Amino acid sequence: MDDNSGARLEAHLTQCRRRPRVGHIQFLNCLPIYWGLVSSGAILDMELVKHSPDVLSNLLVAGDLDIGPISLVEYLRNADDLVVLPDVAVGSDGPVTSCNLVSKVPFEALDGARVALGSTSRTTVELAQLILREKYGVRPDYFPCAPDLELMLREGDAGVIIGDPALRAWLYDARRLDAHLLDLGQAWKDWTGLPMVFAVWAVRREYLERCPDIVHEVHAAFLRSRDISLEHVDKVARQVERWEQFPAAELEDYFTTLDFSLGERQLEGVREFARRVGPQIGVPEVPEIALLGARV
Ligand SMILES: C=C(O[C@@H]1C=C(C(=O)O)C=C[C@H]1O)C(=O)O
Repeated sequence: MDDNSGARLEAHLTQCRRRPRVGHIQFLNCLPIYWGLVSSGAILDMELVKHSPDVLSNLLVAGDLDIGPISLVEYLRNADDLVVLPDVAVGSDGPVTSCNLVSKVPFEALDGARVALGSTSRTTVELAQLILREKYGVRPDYFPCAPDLELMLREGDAGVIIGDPALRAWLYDARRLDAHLLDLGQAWKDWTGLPMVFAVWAVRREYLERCPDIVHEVHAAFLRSRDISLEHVDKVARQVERWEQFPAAELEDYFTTLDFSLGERQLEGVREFARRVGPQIGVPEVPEIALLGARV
């Protein structure tokens, strides 16, 4: 025992006695990462804060959450203060179905047109601007907007929308409104050949230093939960169908289309996105991605 170990133990007992404050995105896309927390009991060891991804990103950056999902663009802007939990993310390796550009006119015709940027997104809105500029050669006039497709298309010619309303647009609304739809996960894959990561799970560096055991416990609980949910994805879809506006078959497709992993290929996608989007988001250098190490 060195001189400080007593003080360290004391600090651990006082500072790590409260449950970690953990974010939970209020979209169906995250359900498979959280559903299994109930059956494993891990849910009782967290103080879950449910909100839209823009709000959760701000809370984590401000230190009002300890661990949680953060929109990739906000992670890139704040990488110095955060450590990423490996092998868990919300992304896609091809279509994502719930990160969409929906337009009344062909995408090539959007030069100078008004395009709404949904307020809940920090990453998809940047990806859409990148793709419209670099792939379609157009520079629209962008404006912020509530994430409501009908409002977006009333106030503008197109809109960028994520989460449940975007899934609804992909399944029903775009066809009903006779609109063009660009799946931005697929567009990224076509352009770069890489998976797209929309949000990562991260811990504040200072919290990790204070309470490393809790961080590893939460990380393991997420991985276990995600695996349990995907193993029982038909059951998850049927349970969700009771409360949501989507049929179980569509939900099952959605949950198995999303890519919840964060391995080497996904990290390559993250770095490529950072390289291409960096100048646009005020991050000129690709930041070093600190990953939570394995327990030894
Ligand atoms: C797949 C999705 O990924 C998301 C997209 C985000 C963004 O664009 O900032 C943030 C979190 C995720 O919810 C989705 O919203 O459906």
